[in-house]
Amino acid sequence: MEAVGSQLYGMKLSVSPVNNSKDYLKRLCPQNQPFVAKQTAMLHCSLGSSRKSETCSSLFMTDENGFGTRKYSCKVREKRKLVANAVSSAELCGFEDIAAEVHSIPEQEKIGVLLLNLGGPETLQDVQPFLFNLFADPDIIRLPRLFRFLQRPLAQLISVLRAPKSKEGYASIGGGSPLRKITDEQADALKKAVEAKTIPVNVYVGMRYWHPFTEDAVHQIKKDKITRLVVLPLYPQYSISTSGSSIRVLQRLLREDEYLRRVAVSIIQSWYQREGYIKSMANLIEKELKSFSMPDEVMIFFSAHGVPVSYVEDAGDPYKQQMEECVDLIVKELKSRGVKSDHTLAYQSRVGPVEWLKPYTDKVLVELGQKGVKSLLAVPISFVSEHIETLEEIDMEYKHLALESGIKNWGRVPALGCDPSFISDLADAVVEALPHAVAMTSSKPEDMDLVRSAFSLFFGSILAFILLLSPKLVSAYKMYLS
Ligand SMILES: C=CC1=C(C)c2cc3[nH]c(cc4nc(cc5[nH]c(cc1n2)c(C)c5CCC(=O)O)C(CCC(=O)O)=C4C)c(C)c3C=C
Ligand SMILES: [Fe+2]
Repeated sequence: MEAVGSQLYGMKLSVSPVNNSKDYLKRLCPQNQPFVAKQTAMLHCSLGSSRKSETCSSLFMTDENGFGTRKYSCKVREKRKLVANAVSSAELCGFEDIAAEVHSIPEQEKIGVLLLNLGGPETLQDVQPFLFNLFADPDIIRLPRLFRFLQRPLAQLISVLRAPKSKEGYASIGGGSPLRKITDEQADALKKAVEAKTIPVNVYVGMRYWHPFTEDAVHQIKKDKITRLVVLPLYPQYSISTSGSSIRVLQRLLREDEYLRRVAVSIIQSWYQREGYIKSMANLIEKELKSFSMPDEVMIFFSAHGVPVSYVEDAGDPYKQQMEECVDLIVKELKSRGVKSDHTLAYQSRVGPVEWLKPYTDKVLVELGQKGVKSLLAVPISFVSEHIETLEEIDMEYKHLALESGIKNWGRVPALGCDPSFISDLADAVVEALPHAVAMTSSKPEDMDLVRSAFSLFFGSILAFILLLSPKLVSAYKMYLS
């Protein structure tokens, strides 16, 4: 879990605590912590404070065991990917330090937790406007800068075209998304779990595409005079299209407001590698496996929501890497409990004509059936509530496809929802993040944007002038030669 004070891709990170001494890192991530991020486990990225970070190009990374710190220098583009990875893979393990820091938070502080989620249409009439909000998000349909003016007309067109199919889906699960109800229940459960640790807290829900919108939550946070805020996206793995999009909206709202700019904020970018989450997932899978007559023969089928390939390959979205790592951690936990079943990961819910992450869930299901797999347990892995893609796509479409393809025994692991061990782990994540909250920068980003725009305008005009003149220059040169 990583507590980050400011934005991810804008490089204004204050990942804490920043310290590259070997002993310190050893203490933070002792070898026996099972949830220390695998792979390169980039533990701390030392990007310093906002202004400096624009030019800084060092990351401090550690190896798998938390040892061997090295300074890593790289170009900005590469750094973005590394930062995203660092932010996602870093794990804070210094519990005593954190407990001490929490106790040092002044009593007059008013603590808030903001749960960020996607939101869903509550009635069939909501479907088209909900889809409009979704497709109008530049993190969902990523148009080149030059074509951004087309975003809203395009969103209008796509939402109208897609609405009938979506409506059918929502109609089949009772006429609307259950997301608001479930997220409210999770917020209540989380409030109780944090307060059980003697920390009074208000928990807010901010949805990206439907009510209650992030704007509403932020308005309430200000009204309640919250002074310290932990932001927790309800997506275990980070994607530009989910947590990234919600966090960007939130940061704009916080920066725009004089009061909110001074609230200390700690953003938990991703938490897929938390021990509590991994164990909670393993519990659910283990329980469901027991309902099969021959659990060892069951194929555990992790089905994640997909994203277009370009997100990962061009924009450096850490989503795929985090997803694979997450599945590895769950499987490792299951193996440690003696589970012998095979597993596979595939991506579902693709939309539109572009290439999405592969392998595709529907294709893999058919292949497994053809290969003679007889028992399959579907595990939704990218989201912690039941929603249209579990209740309709997995439970109806994919189940039908699997049975048609020769699979005889079908099972599905429920989403975590308000599972007590899961909620308790989220409460721990909140408490660990609290001491790392920092206020948004007081420098107005609009000013920076203005300078940047003026800069681009100036050099753009020169370039345009040169391009305009160049054919004349060429012909003048030709005339001179002839
Ligand atoms: C980690 C989860 C999700 C990722 C990644 C994600 C990316 C993504 N989604 C779309 C398009 C649609 N998503 C829709 C619904 C929807 N998406 C998620 C989660 C992720 N999306 C959830 C939980 C839901 C369901 C909400 C609910 O009402 O229950 C929809 C609407 C439903 C439909 O018509 O299928 C669309 C459209 C894109 C394009 C994208 C990545 C770019
Ligand atoms: Fe989606």
